[in-house]
Amino acid sequence: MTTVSAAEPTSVGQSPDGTAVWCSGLRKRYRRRLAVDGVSFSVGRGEVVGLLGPNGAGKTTVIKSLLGLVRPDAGEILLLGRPATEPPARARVGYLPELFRYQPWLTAAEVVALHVRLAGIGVPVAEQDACLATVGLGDRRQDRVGGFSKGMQQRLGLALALVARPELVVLDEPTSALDPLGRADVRDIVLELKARQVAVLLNSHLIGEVERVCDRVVILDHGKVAAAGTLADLLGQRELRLRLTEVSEAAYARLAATGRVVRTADDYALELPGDTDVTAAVPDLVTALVGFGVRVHAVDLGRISLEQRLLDILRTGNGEEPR
Ligand SMILES: Nc1ncnc2c1ncn2[C@@H]1O[C@H](COP(=O)(O)OP(=O)(O)OP(=O)(O)O)[C@@H](O)[C@H]1O
Repeated sequence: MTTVSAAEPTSVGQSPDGTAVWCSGLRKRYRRRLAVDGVSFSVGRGEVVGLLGPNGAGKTTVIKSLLGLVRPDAGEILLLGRPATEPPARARVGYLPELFRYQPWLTAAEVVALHVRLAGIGVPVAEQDACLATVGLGDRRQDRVGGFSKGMQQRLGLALALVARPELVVLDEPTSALDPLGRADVRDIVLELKARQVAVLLNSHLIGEVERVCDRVVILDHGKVAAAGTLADLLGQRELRLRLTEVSEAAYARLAATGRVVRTADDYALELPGDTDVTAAVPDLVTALVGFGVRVHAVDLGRISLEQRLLDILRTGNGEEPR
């Protein structure tokens, strides 16, 4: 398994104060199927953590266990520093479920007001309206939910997750029904939550979305944590992509001395070792190549994508070393 950050739990005794989510040894069996098998991870205050994994990996079961919607067979959970079973801990958690449906006979504003009342927290109507505006439903607040599209209902669900001033927001596939603009809105909302030190646990199949907003990811596979860490941990290896012509044998040897070379016609992808000082290595390499008479058409320094890394982990079970 990939190195897990120091904040990862091994026992309740190590729970850092004020961690938004802390769980250890979560296990859940549905009849003969072990859906979650010893999952431990944490989400710090103000941290955005992505939960990734293939269909059936156990992501929703983990989320529901955290929120008390599924009773785990084993494991310990703290939400905002308190046992998850205590109502005050859950009152500060906003949740957008994967499958959402709201009272079709109520208006959006009435659904929000009802939610606020049930949460037992006083949120002024102006703040409730501002929340509907944040999710793009400002001008639909007096419309009945029964006439809402699926994406509009998901936006309403997001408003409900945000309105009761949560300290932790759990979003299960928050953009599954949203158009590209809606997805961008959710990204902005998540970043805004992070700026306000609100912790976010995000379950999404949209890897680009996770890559853009998450500080850390936890990858589940067959109910276990297959890898976890910061994006830098998981994607640490740099890749240098070059388009070159007139590459002599000596020039090729210079490339190979810098990193493992994968060549496709005139495109050369160089996997740079983790300790490479790229600020020196890249210009040095280009100067050397030009010295060998190589024509350099393009140079692009990037990281292996999270998508590629996720596929590597899931296909090979290799969480140890980035590709
Ligand atoms: N209520 C249930 N009864 C029986 N089995 C269940 C139940 N809920 C989930 N499972 C099983 O538990 C496993 C994990 O399901 P879960 O929904 O947690 O996965 P997931 O990672 O969220 O998947 P997806 O990405 O498809 O939403 C699956 O094998 C699923 O069939």
